[in-house]
Amino acid sequence: MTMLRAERVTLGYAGRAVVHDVSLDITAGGVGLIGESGSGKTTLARAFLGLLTPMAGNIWYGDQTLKKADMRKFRKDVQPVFQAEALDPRMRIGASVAEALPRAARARVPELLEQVGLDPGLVARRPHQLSGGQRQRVVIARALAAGPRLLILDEPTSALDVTVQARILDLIASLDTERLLITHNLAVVQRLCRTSHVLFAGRVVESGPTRDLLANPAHPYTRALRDAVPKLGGPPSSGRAEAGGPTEAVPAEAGCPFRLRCPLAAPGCERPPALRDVRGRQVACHRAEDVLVT
Ligand SMILES: Nc1ncnc2c1ncn2[C@@H]1O[C@H](COP(=O)(O)OP(=O)(O)OP(=O)(O)O)[C@@H](O)[C@H]1O
Repeated sequence: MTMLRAERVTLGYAGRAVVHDVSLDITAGGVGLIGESGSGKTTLARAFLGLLTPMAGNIWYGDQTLKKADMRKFRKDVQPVFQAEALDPRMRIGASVAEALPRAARARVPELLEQVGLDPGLVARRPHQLSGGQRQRVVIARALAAGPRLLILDEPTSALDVTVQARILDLIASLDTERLLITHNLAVVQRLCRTSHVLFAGRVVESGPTRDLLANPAHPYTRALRDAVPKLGGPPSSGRAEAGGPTEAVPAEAGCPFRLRCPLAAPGCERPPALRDVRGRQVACHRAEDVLVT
């Protein structure tokens, strides 16, 4: 059974929706949420963590909605891994990890530090006395303290340099927990997520096996994201959508939210596209078949 599921969820702040009618399951093998800044990834993650109540729709935790669930059990099962900057700068590492453990289990601090590849001798240090990679390991150790079944990781490596990033990704891959991973970095989802969902302007525009999405995108926006990854010595992409630019929330009745940036936009794109099955994935694009062959 899927542990956590969003069912037709609309989310927003002060009555203004920024995520619209999103349904997705957190399935085994890692789930990636990809999209540019402002597309609604963190907002969706906050709803999955029970920190934001949906304006419409439900988050299901097993067979109960989060509104009705046993939140003590939920908080143990589902843990966030945010960026290392969130660590309290005044707290020693040992205390910081101990705080996340039940009182009776505080002797487990060295074991948790070892599990994330840190020398237990670092307990007396404060965050500024560690490297960025070490700090991120502390954040992961804190998240693991409760013995979670699912980690929700929001850009866990974006502040780190590439070699340190790779080692943190190895660590995350080695953990025996399910994961929802939020990133704009396609190499990261490729490594850690069997399934991915691409968000644009608060809507899912493509969902499916990560490998298929990246090898052969069916939405022009997924293709733009994929083509924006620099390839050393590769030819520049041309005649295709740019990955960057603003993603204002667009009302559904205004048609496809991507059409103003889409090189394949046609008169029919003024109709809002629904998600539909196209070759093993779900795509919200009237011209998905054309994207697949061009
Ligand atoms: N606390 C808030 N109050 C009001 N609006 C917010 C708040 N947090 C986010 N938003 C808005 O919601 C939209 C989605 O933001 P969100 O942080 O979910 O995007 P994101 O995809 O995670 O972006 P990034 O990659 O930059 O973190 C944006 O338009 C943002 O301005």
